[in-house]
Amino acid sequence: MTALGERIRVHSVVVLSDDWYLLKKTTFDFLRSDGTWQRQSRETYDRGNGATILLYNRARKTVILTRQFRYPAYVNGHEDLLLETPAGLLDAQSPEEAIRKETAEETGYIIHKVKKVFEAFMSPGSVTEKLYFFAAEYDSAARQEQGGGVASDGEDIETVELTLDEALEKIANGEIRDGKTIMLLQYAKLHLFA
Ligand SMILES: Nc1nc2c(ncn2[C@@H]2O[C@H](COP(=O)(O)OP(=O)(O)O[C@H]3O[C@H](CO)[C@@H](O)[C@H](O)[C@@H]3O)[C@@H](O)[C@H]2O)c(=O)[nH]1
Ligand SMILES: [Mg+2]
Repeated sequence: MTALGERIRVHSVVVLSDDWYLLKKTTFDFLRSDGTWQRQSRETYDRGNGATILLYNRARKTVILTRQFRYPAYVNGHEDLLLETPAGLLDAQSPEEAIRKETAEETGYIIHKVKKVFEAFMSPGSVTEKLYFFAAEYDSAARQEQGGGVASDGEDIETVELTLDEALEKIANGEIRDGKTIMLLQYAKLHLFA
């Protein structure tokens, strides 16, 4: 089988928008599985990579989520704040460094030992981002900062503690509609609280 890189010949790259993040349109020829070359154009939205984490307490069977306003979800019909696992973009940090910093910023919990559980492309047809998923145990003594996010960046983040069963019920009834959060809660049900 031909290496994938040999099946792609980039023809042109046009930057459509370079404001907060980067939107490009790339035209390329792709070698189809039947041996013919086909010209295609694809837009890619590049906001870098990100990390997210499930904070869980095994003894109490609880998890920590955040609640915040997400304009893209609101404009697509979600008329409520979004319940999510803490998450952030990596910027120049490693995934582990980034998730510790985001967790402190968003929830106030200071965590040290994190376990990487998987990596995933969350919207591979259009968004380049790869998300790194972690889990870490917390207890109430780990909440050493206020959390809430960076107000000057527009963040206004509430921290919510739920039992795993309450969180799973919110997936079923539609109150939790964020992909990364659903993935981590199901991971917890399968592997952390089994
Ligand atoms: N001015 C401006 N600010 C923006 C824009 N888009 C995002 N921001 C701000 O940029 C910051 C990004 O915050 P992070 O905590 O680093 O990222 P995140 O938005 O929580 O992203 C996480 O969740 C996403 C949604 O699930 C994930 O896609 C991503 O990987 C990451 O895990 C936030 O303050 C947000 O308000 C924009 O277009 N303009
Ligand atoms: Mg965030």
